[in-house]
Amino acid sequence: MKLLRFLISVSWTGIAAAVVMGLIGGGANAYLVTQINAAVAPPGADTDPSWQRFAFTVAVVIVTGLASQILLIRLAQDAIYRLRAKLSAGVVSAPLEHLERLGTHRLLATLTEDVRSLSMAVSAIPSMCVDVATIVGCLTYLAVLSTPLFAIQVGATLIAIGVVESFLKHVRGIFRSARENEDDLLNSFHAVSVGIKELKGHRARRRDFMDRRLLGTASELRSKNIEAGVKFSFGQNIGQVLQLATMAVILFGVAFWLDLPQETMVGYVIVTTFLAMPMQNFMSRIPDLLRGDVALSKITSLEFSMEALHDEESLPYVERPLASPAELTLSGVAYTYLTEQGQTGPPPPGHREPGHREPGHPEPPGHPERGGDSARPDVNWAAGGRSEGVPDGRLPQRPGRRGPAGPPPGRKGPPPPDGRGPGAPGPAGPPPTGFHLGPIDAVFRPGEITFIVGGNGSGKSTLAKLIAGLYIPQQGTITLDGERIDHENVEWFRQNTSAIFTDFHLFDEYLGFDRPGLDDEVQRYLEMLGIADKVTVRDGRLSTVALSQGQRKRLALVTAMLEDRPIYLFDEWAADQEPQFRDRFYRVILADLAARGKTVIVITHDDRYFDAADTLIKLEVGVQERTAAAGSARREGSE
Ligand SMILES: Nc1ncnc2c1ncn2[C@@H]1O[C@H](COP(=O)(O)OP(=O)(O)OP(=O)(O)O)[C@@H](O)[C@H]1O
Repeated sequence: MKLLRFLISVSWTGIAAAVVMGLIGGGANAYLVTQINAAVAPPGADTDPSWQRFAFTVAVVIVTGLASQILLIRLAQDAIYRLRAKLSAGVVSAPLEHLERLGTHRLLATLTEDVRSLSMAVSAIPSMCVDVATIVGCLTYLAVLSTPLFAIQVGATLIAIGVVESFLKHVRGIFRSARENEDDLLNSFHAVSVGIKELKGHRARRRDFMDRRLLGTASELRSKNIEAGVKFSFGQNIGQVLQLATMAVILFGVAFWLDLPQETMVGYVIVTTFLAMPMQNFMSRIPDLLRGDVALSKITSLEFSMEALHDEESLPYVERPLASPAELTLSGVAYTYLTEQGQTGPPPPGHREPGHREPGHPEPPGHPERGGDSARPDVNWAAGGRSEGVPDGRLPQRPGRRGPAGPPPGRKGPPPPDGRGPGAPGPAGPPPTGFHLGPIDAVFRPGEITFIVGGNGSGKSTLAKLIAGLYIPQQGTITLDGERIDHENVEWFRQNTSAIFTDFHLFDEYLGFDRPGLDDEVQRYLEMLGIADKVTVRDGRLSTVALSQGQRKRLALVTAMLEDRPIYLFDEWAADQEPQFRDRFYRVILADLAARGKTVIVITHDDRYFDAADTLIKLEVGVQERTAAAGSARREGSE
């Protein structure tokens, strides 16, 4: 079972110690049965009851049982902790593009539901181990007591296990399918929390959403869980009936046919009565194990999807000074999104996750790293690239180096560069699967302000993510102060940009700023940005982040200022600011950053302030329409 393999992988010595303890406990339990048997044996039987032995055996049962349980509880909690740590690290280090395709609900379902199910399953294992040891011990005693009774009992138990297992196969399938419903349910819960205003304000929408989406999924989940529970109960009861039938056959048939002595029959009755409790306990824990097994499969497939294809954790990082000043150059940079139709898009429920491995399929099919035929592999900084214009989203690597996930020698690599994006039409590539941006040629200079403008969906934010190093260009190159960005230095490259995206997140604590006087510094910025009366800071922690969107953006700006990086990137930052403050942003804050030698890049629709820029880059449906010198006001100011 995967669960046991998982536990053994955490600490086989711990498991071995717990099993040894459990076995001693089980053996002692069985010995206890012999002692009880001796005490109640009919007069004249060859027995030697002793309360001292009884008390000693009870002590052994208690001590070994406790030791085994404590060992397994520690092991189980350790395993869950490691799993949580590994999963979270996997999410943090997975490429943004991949996480966006997976979707928040899928990640959350695994991080919460699957880890919870697994933790319940793992917590059930300690007592199950003691139960198994007791069952084995009791059966061993039965073998000593009477070989025919042992053979009949074991035969009947095996038949019962076979029957229960045939039911469990169905139950396992139902749990798997129910798990897919949990993804959908979490998606609906997410929609409830973020779309509550839209739901409250529209009665028909709310009813439709509740009935069809949320409650529809919840009721499907309920039906599946009931079906699984009922099937399991049937299996369990049939197993119990078989056991009782066996007992009846032995008591009313076999005992007479074989003329078994009363002493043996008393022993048999005591053993079977003693067995009932661990048997029942064991059976009742099986659904937890099945759910845990399904959860572990989900967790493993998510891990594979993040690890096998994208291990950004392996990106090299050498502590060195940031670029100063920073001149950023994009040459022929292009990027194409893959959609659900693309082979690496997030799969529909029940579909195999990217990187998921089925038994007998050690390598995910369709992954060009491994000679597959997908439209384009998931981007992978860690894999590295080879030459300029590599259409698989990997950056060029330095000679002689290849990332850990790179294609092994002799393996088929991605299709050769053909000057088109991976989604571009043509004989060498698959049909376009999503929005295509580029090629983009631009130079962002220190002390200059560049505005990126264009209609909705023209690719401005996509370009911003490329500039920040969060997406990898599938064609072209990015250089910072003449240094080409590749697998070796992308982690360092990312540290050069302070970006505020439209979907930014505010942490209520200044994480990663270990310097004295931070509170005073923050306080100054809060006052400068006019929010000192709304929020305070103490020991690097903000009093609140529950503010208006414009105020939250100002708080994000505080963080960006504290970062003091050479490149500043704002994605429609001013959109939610009041006119006065918007003016201050374009006329004072940006100019101030430029005056400090920062490379300033601003995505904006505010054409009233286009003159505040030195350069305008205009995008039209992913195509760079023109790059123009702008900012007469700024040029005049600087002359
Ligand atoms: N994660 C994604 N996966 C697939 N397609 C995406 C993704 N993000 C954006 N797109 C698509 O890429 C295109 C460009 O989006 P982008 O957000 O870059 O535009 P934008 O110019 O910033 O738009 P806006 O001005 O509305 O913010 C859109 O058509 C969008 O549907």
